[in-house]
Amino acid sequence: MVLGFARRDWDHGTFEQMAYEHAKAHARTPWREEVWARLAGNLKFVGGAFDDDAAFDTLDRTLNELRDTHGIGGNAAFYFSIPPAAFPTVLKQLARTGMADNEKCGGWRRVVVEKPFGTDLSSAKELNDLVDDVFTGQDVFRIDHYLGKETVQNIMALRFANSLFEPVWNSKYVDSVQITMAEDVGIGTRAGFYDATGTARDVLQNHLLQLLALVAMEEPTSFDATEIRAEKLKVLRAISLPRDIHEGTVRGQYLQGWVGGERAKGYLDEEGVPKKSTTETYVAVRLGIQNRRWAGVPFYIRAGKRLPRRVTEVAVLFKKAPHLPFNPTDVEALGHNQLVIRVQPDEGVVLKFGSKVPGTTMELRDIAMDFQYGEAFTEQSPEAYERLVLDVLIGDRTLFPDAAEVEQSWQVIDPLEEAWQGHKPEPYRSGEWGPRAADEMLAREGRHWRRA
Ligand SMILES: NC(=O)C1=CN([C@@H]2O[C@H](COP(=O)(O)OP(=O)(O)OC[C@H]3O[C@@H](n4cnc5c(N)ncnc54)[C@H](OP(=O)(O)O)[C@@H]3O)[C@@H](O)[C@H]2O)C=CC1
Ligand SMILES: O=C1O[C@H](COP(=O)(O)O)[C@@H](O)[C@H](O)[C@H]1O
Repeated sequence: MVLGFARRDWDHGTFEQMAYEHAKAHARTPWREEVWARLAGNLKFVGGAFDDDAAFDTLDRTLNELRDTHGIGGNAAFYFSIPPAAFPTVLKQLARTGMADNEKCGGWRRVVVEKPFGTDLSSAKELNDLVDDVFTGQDVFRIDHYLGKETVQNIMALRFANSLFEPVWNSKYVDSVQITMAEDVGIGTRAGFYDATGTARDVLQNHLLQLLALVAMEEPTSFDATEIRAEKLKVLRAISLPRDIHEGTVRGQYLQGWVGGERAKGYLDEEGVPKKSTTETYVAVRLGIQNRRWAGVPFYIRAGKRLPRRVTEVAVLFKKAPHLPFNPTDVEALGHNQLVIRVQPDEGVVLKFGSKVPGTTMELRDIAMDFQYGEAFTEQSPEAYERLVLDVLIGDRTLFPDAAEVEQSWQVIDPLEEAWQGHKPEPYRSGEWGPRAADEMLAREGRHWRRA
């Protein structure tokens, strides 16, 4: 059963029709009406605002009726796909009506909270306290849809199921790590949310620090939620910020330009964005990890909107060979060996290394060994949300960050936000790879961003 709640003027039929059309449009296997028919009639909608007690009483009543008439038991998961500012109000409503009470409802009651979880450390703590007052810890699922992506889960498989990578996965062999999340889209219709949030809070605090944690963590003792969360937390705790935040970070904001052959307006011209907004739509940071494995290895992370194309990847760049017994002119085209985990699109893993160019001379050039999901597997990857919603229903918390991880991630972001206060972001043209200052940041350390 799916029960929707929002202010719009919908009845059960409208909700069901909308669900039908979307399900059909996104079906990845041939559509079967007989399968849909099993769900039809089980989609209900209750209209109302979050501060409307009567509407929540109706929601409670409807849920109880469904439980009693459909024999579905008392189990229900509340999915907060709602503006983050509304979380406290809705939690209070669930507590007031008793809808969050497992015992009273005769089954489990779980809550799924969308990111961003808070806007800084203190609001995240407040929200964690509030959620804990209403739900028990094991019933809280903080969703970060990046963890539901097949390629992100594969980071753990790649590292811990093979003997090939782990021996070189440390500061002795790794020169640096680059994590890129580039989007070609702008902020769409989310000006209200985005302008109050910015790139660092929107994706660095969650998706990108989670990626970093998976790349840098130690092997968990088992594949159990508690063990994995504990290892990720250790990494998040070990993160160090640049000594001078202005030297080691770059914030940008897109100007008008061209992306994918189409004209794109500048951020300040987007509907709903204040004309003098200083919110960033691009961020690049240089982080360190203070432990034996990663001492001295920079983790460069960048994310931005209106970049040339959509790509998310993690690139581990290895140190160059200490000695090359070749003629220097023959090895000019050699870069760092690289292991690139392509999160999306073209999901897969690429290993780049030098090879002899066929011919009579010992000329060397970088080549790529390319594993692509589409070619290697006939099985289809579930959509990230598909996987995560299923995990909520079966009660598996492995792919959900816990309260401590969320709070620790804010401890990384808060000092950055504080240092950025009153500073304008650097402009970059839509369709470019961010501000020039981001290139200069790496150039100062003798490096450059990978062409993602
Ligand atoms: N969009 C994205 O790319 C991503 C979003 N998220 C997170 O997912 C969540 C949802 O995002 P998004 O869909 O963009 O959010 P929206 O702001 O569009 O809100 C989602 C829903 O909440 C309802 N709603 C809003 N205010 C009220 C109210 N006062 N009373 C009752 N219903 C209300 C709206 O319906 P109605 O107007 O009919 O009431 C709407 O259906 C957020 O927490 C966001 O941070 C996470 C990852 C990516
Ligand atoms: O969480 C968010 O993610 C989307 C990008 O998600 P993806 O799965 O397409 O990579 C981003 O556009 C949005 O701003 C952010 O809130």
